[in-house]
Amino acid sequence: MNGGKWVDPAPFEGARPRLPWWALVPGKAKWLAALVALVWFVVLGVVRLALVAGRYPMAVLVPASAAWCWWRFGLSPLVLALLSLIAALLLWARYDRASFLRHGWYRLVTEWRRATVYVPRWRSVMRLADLAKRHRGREYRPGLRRVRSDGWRDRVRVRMIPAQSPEVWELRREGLAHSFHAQSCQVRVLRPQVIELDFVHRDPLARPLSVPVLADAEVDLKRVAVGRTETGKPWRLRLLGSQVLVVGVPGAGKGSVLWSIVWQLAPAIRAGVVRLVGIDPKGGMELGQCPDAFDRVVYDNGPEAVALLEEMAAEVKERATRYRGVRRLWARSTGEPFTVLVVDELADLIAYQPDKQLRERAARAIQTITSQGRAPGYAVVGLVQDPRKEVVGFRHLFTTRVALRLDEPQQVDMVLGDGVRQRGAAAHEISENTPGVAWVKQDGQREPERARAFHVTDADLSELGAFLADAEVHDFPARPNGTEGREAA
Ligand SMILES: Nc1ncnc2c1ncn2[C@@H]1O[C@H](COP(=O)(O)OP(=O)(O)OP(=O)(O)O)[C@@H](O)[C@H]1O
Repeated sequence: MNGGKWVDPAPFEGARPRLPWWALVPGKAKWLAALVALVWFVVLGVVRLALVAGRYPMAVLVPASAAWCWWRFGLSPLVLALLSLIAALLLWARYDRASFLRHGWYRLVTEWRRATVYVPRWRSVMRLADLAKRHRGREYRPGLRRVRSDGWRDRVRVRMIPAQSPEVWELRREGLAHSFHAQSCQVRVLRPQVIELDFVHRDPLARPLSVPVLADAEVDLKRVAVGRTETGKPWRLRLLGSQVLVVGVPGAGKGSVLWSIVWQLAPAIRAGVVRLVGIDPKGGMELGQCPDAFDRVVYDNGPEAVALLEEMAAEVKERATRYRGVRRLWARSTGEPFTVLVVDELADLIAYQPDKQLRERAARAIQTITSQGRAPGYAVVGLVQDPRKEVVGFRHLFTTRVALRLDEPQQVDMVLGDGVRQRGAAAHEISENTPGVAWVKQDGQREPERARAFHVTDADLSELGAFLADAEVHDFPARPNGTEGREAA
């Protein structure tokens, strides 16, 4: 009371004592409830132990086996066993380094990083980054799931809390990278409510890759190795049965993807199995660097280029008619060369060409070749700087899409398709210092791949020119007047 007026007492702020549920059960039933609770805790403890053993198999199994060995056989056999184990590991690392790293060393690194980096900091980072939420006195915290270390990056799987979206994580990538001592963090959506965070510690594609030795060898047109992926495997492009679109801002390294393809095709070009036809609207700045590789090449975006495209489209139709009912896909046994049409700046032909008629004829011919060329053995490798809709309006006809460095996130969607950026393909974040690095998406393959093309230098191009100087010549059946063609010497 205050001067005759009632004042509400301050709310009670002490923590209420929390008794276990079985203590509240009345009478003797309490002892039965206590027994049930005890069994429950034992089961929970066993499950937790099994989870720890599953998450840290090396750290649990090796000491447990050592302890058992000591108890069963004594100290000397244990020392002998450990020395044999070390010797076996050394031999493994010496003779099969890749499998040793993958199945041995990286497992150990995974357990170490999980135990020393992610588990201890997870709760506080989630709270400080505002990724954990409180509701009705209960804390909802994103769950730390599987961790996998590849040496250069850690993949951390996370179960998001209800009502959380991957965009919330996208916004906090920088902070998360700093908190877990990584250079960068990428967010990939795996399935509803589950994302994977890629904490990158060093970029395995930071150093340029030199081209392999040029030698006569069988070329597999379904798996042409044009560089290396970030996992250390060869980056293989499918040419037979596929059409390739390469997009990147100026200086992104489109030339290196193009010349890596030509470099790897060189033995087949020399053997006459593959024929290259090129259009370079930049007046030969790109394709003119190694004209010996091409059976025919036009350095223009005018009538000659369009005539060449229409000629090829007619060839595609003619070959397709002949193959109909006989074969479903080009094979070497046909005796006809597999043809690769390289168009250096596709937009110059189908978007920037001022003559509307020429523009439309070029677009029609390219669409015919890309949509019907698969079976009769025609592949288009189109390079383009600008991924706007005029250019990639028919991007669905290109079954392999390569996004080199791009300016904006929307451009990544335009090139690789919707949803691919959410799965990690951040082509707009590729550094200017790593030309030739790209995100690649092949139709039918869910996950995009990050890779770097070989660096093909001027000296390499001279070597390529010398290698192909005596290449076999394949003439078109008919050549219209005025087409600027060039035959390999
Ligand atoms: N894979 C690579 N590795 C290392 N350096 C590369 C690679 N690709 C390209 N470069 C270097 O990057 C620079 C630009 O490359 P390139 O000319 O191929 O880019 P581009 O995308 O074709 O540019 P533009 O559209 O202007 O023709 C060159 O100096 C080249 O040496």
